[in-house]
Formats: sequence, C-alpha cells, structure tokens
Amino acid sequence: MRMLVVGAGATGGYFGGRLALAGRDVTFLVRGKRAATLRSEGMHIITPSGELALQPQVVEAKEITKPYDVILIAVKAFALDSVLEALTPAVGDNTLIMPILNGIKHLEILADRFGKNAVIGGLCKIAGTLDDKGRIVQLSHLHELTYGEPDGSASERITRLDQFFQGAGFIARLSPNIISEMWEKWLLLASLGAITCLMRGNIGQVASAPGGDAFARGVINEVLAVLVSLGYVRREEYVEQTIGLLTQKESVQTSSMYRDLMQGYEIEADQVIGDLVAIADRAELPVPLLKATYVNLCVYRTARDNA
Ligand SMILES: NC(=O)C1=CN([C@@H]2O[C@H](COP(=O)(O)OP(=O)(O)OC[C@H]3O[C@@H](n4cnc5c(N)ncnc54)[C@H](OP(=O)(O)O)[C@@H]3O)[C@@H](O)[C@H]2O)C=CC1
Ligand SMILES: CC(C)(CO)C(=O)C(=O)O
Repeated sequence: MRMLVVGAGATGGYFGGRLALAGRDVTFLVRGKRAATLRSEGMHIITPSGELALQPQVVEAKEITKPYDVILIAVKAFALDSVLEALTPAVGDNTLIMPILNGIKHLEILADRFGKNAVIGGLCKIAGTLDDKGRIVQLSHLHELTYGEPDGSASERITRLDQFFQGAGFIARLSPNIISEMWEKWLLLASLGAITCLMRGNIGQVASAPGGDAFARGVINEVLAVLVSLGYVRREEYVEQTIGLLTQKESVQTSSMYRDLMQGYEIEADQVIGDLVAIADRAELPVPLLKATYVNLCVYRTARDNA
C-alpha cells in the first residue's frame, strides 16, 4: 500500500513518521520550506521516551504524477482548501481518503470534491506540536489513530488499511462507529478548546477558579445539545468521562487550539467552534457560552491578521 500523508506537521509527521519507520511506503506532501528542511535535515520526532529520526520521502504538489492507495490528510482545517487542487492527481478510482482533522465539516468538503465513496472517517488523539527547529514534539504518551467506513462496514479496503496501520508504534483502532466517535471527539475537543481558549488557562486553572466548574459543565452541555441535534446518540459513560476530564482541578490539559492561540498562530475557530454555533442557530438552540467563545476567537483572529 502506498500512502500519501498531506502535511508533515505535528499529527501527520508523527503518525506518518512512525509508519515510515515501521517500513510502510509513506510519502509526505509538503510545501517548499518544509520540503527543504526535511530533505536536508531529515524528520525528527521527540517523544517522552526518546528521539526518533528518519529520512522521509517527500513530494511537492507539482511532482505528484500518479494516484496513491491511501491519502492521510493532516493539515489544519483552514488549510484544507489549499490542498484540494494539489490532491487531484493523487486520487485514483480506488484511493481512500482519510482526514484526521478536528471538526467534521471536512468530510462533506472532501466528499463533494472526490466522491462520497472515496472518503472514510478518521480521527487522532495526541498532544503534539512543532518546535522552532521544525521537530515534531509529542507532549504526552497519548498517540491513537482511529478510522472506519462511515457506514460501519468491515469492507475489504478498510481491513487492508487496518493491517497497514497495525504494529507501527502507536495505537491503531478500526471503529465500526467512526462517525459517532468523531462526534464524541468533537465534544471533547470543542469543549476543551472553548474552556481553555475563552478563559486563557488550562483545565485545572479554570476548574479551580470560582464558578469554573459550572462554566466547564455549561460548555459541555451546549456542545452536547448541538451534537444531539445532529443525530449523536448520547453515551452516558463517555459524557461522564468527558465531564470528569474537563473539570479536574489538578489537570494541566490544554487543547491544540489553545496552544496555537498562545503562540500567536492561526486557529481553527470556524471548524472547531463556529460550525457548532451555526448548527445551533439553525436548530434554534441557545448556546451563549459557545457564542461568547466564537466572538473571542474571532477578535483574536482579527487582531492577529492586522498585526
Ligand atoms: N497537534 C495536536 O495535538 C492535534 C491536532 N489535531 C488536529 O489535526 C489537524 C492537523 O493539525 P496539526 O498536525 O497539529 O497541524 P500543524 O500545523 O502542526 O501541521 C500542519 C502542516 O500542514 C502543512 N500544510 C498546510 N497547508 C499545506 C499545503 N497546501 N500543502 C502541504 N502541506 C501543507 C503545514 O506546512 P507548512 O510548513 O508548509 O505551513 C504544516 O506543517 C488539525 O485539524 C488539528 O486540529 C488533532 C489532535 C491533536
Ligand atoms: C482533544 C485532543 C486533545 C485530543 O487529541 C485534541 O484533539 C486537540 O487538542 O486538538
């Protein structure tokens, strides 16, 4: 199986790098500066257990000449439009496209462009970032990739993909309920993102502030109501676990959006929070905390754009 990993950042670099180290045929689609760095210095992955290094196969958009068997999309959601054109020659009749972006609207965007049958569900759980040398830094031991056919079937192509992912040094899991799992991931990350970004602190700092626990629970309830309006069937065990994680006074957990915001980077405000607000408006659901978060993130974005 030949895999094209789109974006060699925190997530694409981590999972793609591990796969390449495990002997899989992996090529990274990158842009000029990243291509030059990877070609001259190789790819470096700093994990809590030590450093991994490899010389990855890289390709730039204009160099793609034939289709890949699978395309793992790991760019920020706001960069998705910029890769659609470049991907066209990489997508053949049997190519599987697996995005691991946060949010969910990208499934629709990819299906509109490449056909519904080409796109499978995917998500990743990891806390990662790039350091100032372009090295991929895994900030905790968490590293999980989950994927599945949107209709839950155990097709031959998804079984082959599962085999490709197994044994590469991270947790790889084929899910018979990937769409529901993507909704649950959205519940976790949108709540985590809203709590930490709006309050500019980690989970423990918010939970320890007067009213912080009630605020966090309020955010989670709003996100839940929106997801239920989309068809998510609430799993009590998962909801309780999420509330527990996001109200822990000792927790230093943050979201990738919070880390991006604190470093002054562009953020996925629309895809993580804005899409939820739009769905809530259409369903006439009151989501005042999510709306406040979205205003806050948009103000940050405007200030950043004008700086
Ligand atoms: N980081 C984390 O801990 C987690 C992130 N996620 C989600 O995963 C997704 C990816 O995030 P993450 O890996 O952190 O993002 P990063 O910013 O670390 O990496 C994205 C990479 O995409 C590249 N890129 C952007 N546009 C293009 C293009 N047109 N062609 C080729 N490469 C391109 C960028 O390269 P360039 O140098 O050229 O700009 C960059 O290196 C997001 O949706 C995020 O929310 C999910 C779970 C955890
Ligand atoms: C929810 C979490 C932490 C899991 O990887 C995440 O996706 C993020 O920070 O963007």
